[in-house]
Amino acid sequence: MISVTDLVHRFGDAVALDRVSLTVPDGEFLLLVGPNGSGKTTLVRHCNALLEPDSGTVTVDGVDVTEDPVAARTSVGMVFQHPRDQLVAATVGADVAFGPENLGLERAEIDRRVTEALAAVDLAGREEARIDALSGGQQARVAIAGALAMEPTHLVLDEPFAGLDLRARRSVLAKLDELAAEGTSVVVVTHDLRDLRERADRIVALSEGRIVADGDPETVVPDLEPLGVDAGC
Ligand SMILES: Nc1ncnc2c1ncn2[C@@H]1O[C@H](COP(=O)(O)OP(=O)(O)OP(=O)(O)O)[C@@H](O)[C@H]1O
Repeated sequence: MISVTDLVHRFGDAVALDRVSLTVPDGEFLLLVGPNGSGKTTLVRHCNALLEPDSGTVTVDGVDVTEDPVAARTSVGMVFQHPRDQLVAATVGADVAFGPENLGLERAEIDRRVTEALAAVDLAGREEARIDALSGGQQARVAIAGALAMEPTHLVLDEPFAGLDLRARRSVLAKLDELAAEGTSVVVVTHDLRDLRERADRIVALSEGRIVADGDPETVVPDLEPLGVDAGC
């Protein structure tokens, strides 16, 4: 479970998160929406202890992320908004293997994870491809595969579908469905609710650093349009 309690984050005088509280149970498929600058990225970065709260707490499976950031980064897989920044190796296979190698897993297990993760992003068999020779959308898929290969307990994806073609999008969505059904909590930050709202358990909307809507998609979708969120109706 990811638990955010009264989280405040300021950038200088600007309040990016204003006493946000949110609990994400295991196995929940949650969409985090809201206009540009509403605080979505700031909130999810706290789940990985990449930012320090001005006040409030974030715990993952009961552990305060600021006290044990390494544990937080192991149990919360993160796909960032600019996936190129997340890629570390020269080839696709080496990049996806990087995280599992750091977990100290055996080679056979690393290879299994790489194979499965690449299949999930529709890049099966592309281990030898050079990262630099990939398109932006393909690089985004490698970043998603890298997070999947960690087999984290929680998965947070910040705008993961930007630049993905329909086939890759469907493949990744199928994987996210499977993971949520198996008990992984899945948080997707998105501006595009198409084919997401029907599979989500819950939608949380932020505006100006505050949660302004929170509930099942049917209840929340009518509230989204006035916030400037395209609900894809
Ligand atoms: N490094 C930073 N320095 C100063 N201000 C920042 C920084 N990062 C974010 N902000 C500000 O914090 C607020 C929330 O930004 P955040 O990136 O969390 O929004 P968002 O909802 O993810 O937006 P988007 O939909 O555009 O990705 C914005 O007002 C933004 O300008």
